[in-house]
Order: sequence, then C-alpha cells, then structure tokens
Amino acid sequence: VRLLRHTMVFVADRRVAHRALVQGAAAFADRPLLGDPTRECFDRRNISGSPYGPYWRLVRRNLASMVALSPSRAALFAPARRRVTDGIVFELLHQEQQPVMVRPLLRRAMFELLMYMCFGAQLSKKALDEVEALQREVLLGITAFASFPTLTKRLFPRRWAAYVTTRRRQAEIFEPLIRAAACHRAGGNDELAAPPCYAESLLMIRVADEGDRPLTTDEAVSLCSEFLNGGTDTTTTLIEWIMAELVNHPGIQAKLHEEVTKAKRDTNNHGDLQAMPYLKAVVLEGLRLHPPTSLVLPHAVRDDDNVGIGGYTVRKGTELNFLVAEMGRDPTTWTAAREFRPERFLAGGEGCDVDITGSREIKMMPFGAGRRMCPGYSLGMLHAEYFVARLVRELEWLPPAAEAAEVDMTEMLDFTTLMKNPLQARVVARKQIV
Ligand code: HEM
Repeated sequence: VRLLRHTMVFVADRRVAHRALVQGAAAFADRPLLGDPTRECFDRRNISGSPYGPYWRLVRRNLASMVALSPSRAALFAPARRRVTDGIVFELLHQEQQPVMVRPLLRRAMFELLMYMCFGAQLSKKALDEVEALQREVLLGITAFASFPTLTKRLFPRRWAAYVTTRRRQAEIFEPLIRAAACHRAGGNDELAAPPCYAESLLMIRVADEGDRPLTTDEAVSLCSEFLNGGTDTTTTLIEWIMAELVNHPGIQAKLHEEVTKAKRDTNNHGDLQAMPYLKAVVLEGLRLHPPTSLVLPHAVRDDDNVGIGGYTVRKGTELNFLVAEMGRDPTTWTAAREFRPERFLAGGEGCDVDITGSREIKMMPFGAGRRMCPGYSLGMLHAEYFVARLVRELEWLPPAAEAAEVDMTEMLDFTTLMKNPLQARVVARKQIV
C-alpha cells in the first residue's frame, strides 16, 4: 500500500513471516521513523520505539531478564498476584448471581499488579485511578501522533498540547516513584522488602556506547510507561476473551475446573501452573483465536540494500505489518479454525508442539517473532494462566441471565482487539476445596 511517499507492506502468510522475521534475522527488525524526535515524542527511547541498535538491545535485555520466569523469580511476585486476584474474586462474590461487567475489574487488578512490579510500591485507590487514566491518555496520544507527527501536531494543536501536559504530569508522578525504588532495599532487611522492581533495574543501567552514562529521567519514565501499557491491555483483553469462551463452553469450563482443583499445591506457585496442561491449552487457544493485537507493531526494513519479501523488493525504511489474527485463524493450518477447541494443543492435536516464539516455524504469532518479539511474553502468559485458574477454581461462570443467548463474540478494534460488547457474566461461588 502506498500513501504519499510512504510504502506499507502487509504480510498474511506465516511462511513469509517466518522467512522475514526469523530467518531474515535483523533485516526487518527496525521500527519506522516517526519523523519527530522532539522531547515530547520520548518514545523513540523506549524498547518498542527504539531503532534497532545497541540502546534498544540494552533496554530490551534488561526487561527480558527482569521478567524471565525461573520458578524462583515467578515466586517473588506470587503474593502480589494473589492479592490482586483476591480483590477480583471479592468484588465478584459481592455481586453473586447478578450480571457483572468483568473488564474494569480485570483491568484494575492487572494494572495494580504491574504498578507494583514496576515501582515496588502499593498506591492508594485514588492514585491508581489517576495513573490508570493517565496511561490511557498517553496511549491515545501516542496513537494519534505516531504517524506523520509534524503534520498531525499542526492539524490538532489543542490535542497535542493536552498530550504534552499529560506526559508532564506522568513525569511528575513517576519520577519520585522511580527515585524511591532505589531506596526500597537500601534499608537492609531484604527479607521484608518488596522484590526488586523494574524501576530499580533501570536505575542500574549504564549505556556503554554513550560513555557509560545512566539513563536519563525521560528515558526511565518512558520505559516505565511502556512496561505498564505493554502488559495491561494485552493481558486483560486476552483474559476477557477466554472467560467469555468459558461462559459459552460450559464443558470446557468444567474440564478446566477439574484440572485446577486437582492441582495439588497452591496455584500461586509457578511450578503448579506448569503442571496444568489443559490450562495452558486454554490460554494458547485464547491467544490463537483472540490475539490481543491483530497486527504486531510496525516493523521497518533496516538494510541499505533493497531486500526481498514474498517476491517483492522493498527499500530501507519501508513499513511492514504482520497480520497476526489471520495467521492464527488460517484454515489451512488449523482445523475448525474459528472454533474454540483447546484440545488442539494437547497430545495428538495439530497445535500440540506449537512453538509460541516461532523460532522453528510460525503457526501463530500472538507475541510476534524474531528479534522484536514481545520480551514480556512469558509474563503475559503467566498472568493469563494465573488469573484464569483463580477465576475458574473459585467461581462458576454463567451467562448474564438464565435465558440469555450465547455471549456475543463480535470484535472491536481499540489499542487491542476488544469484545465489542464487554463481557457480562453471572458468577456463583464454587464449594471451596481445602
Ligand atoms: C498477553 C500479553 C501480551 C501480548 C499478546 C503481547 C504482544 C506483543 C506484540 C504482538 C508485540 C510486537 C512484536 C513485534 O513488533 O514484532 C509486543 C512487543 C512488546 N511487548 Fe508485549 N505482549 C504482551 C505482554 C507484554 C508484557 C507483560 C510486557 C511487559 C511487561 C510487554 C512488553 C512489550 C515490549 C517492551 C514490546 C516491544 C519489543 C521490541 O520492540 O523489541 N508485553 N508485544
């Protein structure tokens, strides 16, 4: 597709995607230039907006090591996961047997968890309300001014001014939280202190290629903002779709309930989640059929020499988009591709050996693939598995009214691919297993 002097390529074929992103190594690993490196567009200094190069590698590695999920690391934030999901279960039980809108509860719980993982601090409800709303404004602004910013800033000066104000307010709130992160464990008693948070890891980074300097405050704020936005909407959207499928498929819900209740130890422990193949299959099926982002973030060609993709030659800077949702629903790869069938990811199913990173082969790529693949994918999956396990173990999920038809699965495009009609469900407490 050509727009003015801008060329955009859309890739729907999983084999072409594999050749470009995985076999093509770094050739397609850049991001398109926003064309406006002004201070307010700080997002060229976070991971997703950074051009391919040493700075991107440094900050990406830092996040990847922060969220790398060895059982011991996963266990660090287990009490926080339990605390926020306790909150959802409590709220839902408070309205037992009545139709409840699930999205705001999921979203707040996920946001609170990521705020804690980011800054190591528990904020008041009022402060969380403000930051959650602010983060949405930031996303809106980034989306509005991502393409042709020089032009869009002129066309929408008031919106631009509001966006700049939002970013300043964000910096005012985040800067003290980042500074405080350094002191969390300086007090000495490591046992009682919060686990190491993302902001703390940012303070320790030194940019070797730029005279071993620490990150600037703008960079740290931008990276924290990305951490919150990267993990909240994506994971919440996925969980909402999965819960909707479970309402529509009581048989699958019952089988999942049986597995999670049979799990011997507490599901807060990552090791237990690993031992639940059906839970994993349900989450993978959610990611296949309802990938939170129907496209990955735009990629750009980085080689000076023209490179080939799917028989076309593309120039440096060309924007590439990969159609994630199409690949997951491709009927030549998946049987009954439009149906929710977690069994396909169990032994004997066509998805049983699926490689979610796409290194060997791409059958689905909800987290992208290759060098720019989502560095938070294991955390996203852990959160989805943990939330779904908890919600099914303690509650039975039913349609909003006894006589109600199936939950409407129509999609709507927002920052993520949302349910057009947000999930409303009735829950009933299950008998507790000791
Ligand atoms: C279910 C949850 C998630 C989904 C479906 C998801 C999906 C994606 C996708 C499709 C991309 C673009 C990949 C590309 O451009 O090729 C991406 C990038 C990214 N994601 Fe995620 N994500 C999830 C959770 C998270 C979490 C929990 C974090 C961090 C806490 C995170 C941080 C990032 C970052 C920093 C990037 C940019 C990577 C880069 O440009 O090198 N994501 N994610």
